Amino acid sequence: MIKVNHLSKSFGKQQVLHDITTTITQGEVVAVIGPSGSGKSTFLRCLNLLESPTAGTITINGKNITEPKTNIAQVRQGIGMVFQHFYLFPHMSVMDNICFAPMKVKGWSREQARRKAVELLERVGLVDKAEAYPSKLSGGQKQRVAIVRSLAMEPDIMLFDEPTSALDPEMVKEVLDVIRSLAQTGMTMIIVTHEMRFAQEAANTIYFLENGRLVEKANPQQFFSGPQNERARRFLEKVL
Ligand SMILES: Nc1ncnc2c1ncn2[C@@H]1O[C@H](COP(=O)(O)OP(=O)(O)OP(=O)(O)O)[C@@H](O)[C@H]1O
Repeated sequence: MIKVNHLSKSFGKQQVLHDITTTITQGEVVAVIGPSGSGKSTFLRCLNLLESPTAGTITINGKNITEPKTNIAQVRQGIGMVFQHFYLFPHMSVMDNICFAPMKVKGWSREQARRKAVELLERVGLVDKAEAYPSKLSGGQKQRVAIVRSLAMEPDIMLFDEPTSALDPEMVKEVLDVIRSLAQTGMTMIIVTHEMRFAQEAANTIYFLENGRLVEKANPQQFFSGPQNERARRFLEKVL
């Protein structure tokens, strides 16, 4: 469970997140949507301390990760993150990309890491690409490898920051299908996305951010059939 309590974040004089309080339960899938610059990525990045909150607390499974003495590396081990740009290591094969962190951080043997990698690559339909280098993969394939690389660390929580925004349209579906199937495994996931149909289908909860405020939180059915918030209503009129 993730408890966010009065979270605020400023960059210099610009306050980007304002007093966000919410709880995300185990297995919940949250889609974070809202206009450009509303603070969606910053909110996500605070959850694994890629950005440090200016005020407020974040508690994950009972542990306050915003305390000064927090071991940030340890916190991040339990939280996978997938970015818009895949950030695969270009000089390593798909297999080595996936095995690198489990071997280095978790101390797994090469054999153990490879077994896990093969199992995950099978899940995303890419086992035949295990020895390929990233430059030989399509954008959709790279993103699926990036997802597998995160999953190989066996995280409790997965964060996705616009995972399909850099993809050609025909590759969006293959990546969303992987995320959708992951949602069905009971993984806790927070996804910043511009894919409204996906948010509607895959999420349990929609968060709508406006100017750094969490102005609406609703289940997808309620939200997409008529948001309470006026700004959310106008936003949906434009994007749907
Ligand atoms: N590292 C940073 N330093 C300074 N300002 C930042 C930084 N990161 C984000 N911002 C600013 O914070 C605001 C919110 O940015 P953020 O990327 O969180 O919004 P977003 O809702 O994810 O936007 P988009 O949908 O366009 O990706 C923006 O005004 C942005 O310029």
